Amino acid sequence: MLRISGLSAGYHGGTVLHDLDLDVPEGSVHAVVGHNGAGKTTLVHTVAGLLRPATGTVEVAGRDVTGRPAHRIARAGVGLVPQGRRVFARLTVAEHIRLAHRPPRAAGGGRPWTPQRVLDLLPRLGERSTHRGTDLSGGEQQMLALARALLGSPRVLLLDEPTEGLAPVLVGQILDLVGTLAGEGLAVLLVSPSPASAAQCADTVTVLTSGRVTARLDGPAVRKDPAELYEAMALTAH
Ligand SMILES: Nc1ncnc2c1ncn2[C@@H]1O[C@H](COP(=O)(O)OP(=O)(O)OP(=O)(O)O)[C@@H](O)[C@H]1O
Repeated sequence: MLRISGLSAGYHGGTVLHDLDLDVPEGSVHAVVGHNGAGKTTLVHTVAGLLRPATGTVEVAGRDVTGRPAHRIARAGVGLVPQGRRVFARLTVAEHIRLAHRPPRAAGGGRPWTPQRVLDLLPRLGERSTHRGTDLSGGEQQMLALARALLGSPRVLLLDEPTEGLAPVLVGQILDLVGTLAGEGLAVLLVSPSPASAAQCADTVTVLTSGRVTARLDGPAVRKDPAELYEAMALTAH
């Protein structure tokens, strides 16, 4: 569903991502783990069209979207949950949901995400519908950011450090949700500095080091024995 080939990208003529290949099939979670500054957000922003790649291609459902502006890539079926959630401080939960809801594309993409379907998945948001962004807990803000992305009925979901700063119990809930969404057919690309988070929900785990892929591991094998992943990350620690 998402295919990234030979992708290089950076800032001001410098290169951060080097020749990266990565696939995310429909109904699966691909986690990219790496230390701070490894290039995880750069990867997510390049896929989402917020940054133009220097080389390589990004395909969504077989369609080449390389270098397209962010709104076109969103329309092609890519939803972004940005690092730090970025919910609006003064808008209520209900207002966020109303603004984010977009009619689904005519063809493909499965059952559309209506506000009701999102609230069925995230009932906490229904209980908080009159609360403003600033009055939500970190976990609730993360759920709202997720809801906002889902309301565009994406086929590919990009999650930038979705468990950052959350209590362990909430981390588990968010990662369970990620698994549920993959079960609904979404292709999920999750980036995180946490090997534990990656191991919990990923079908495939890629280790990114200074913008290069340095290991690729099978998620279920990592869940059984995370030693190889920890070793891959420790070996590449800088
Ligand atoms: N807007 C920018 N302009 C210039 N350099 C940038 C910009 N954004 C990121 N960088 C640089 O690109 C490199 C990768 O940053 P990026 O944010 O992609 O890493 P990351 O893996 O997401 O890190 P973190 O886990 O800290 O969020 C870093 O060296 C960073 O300083």
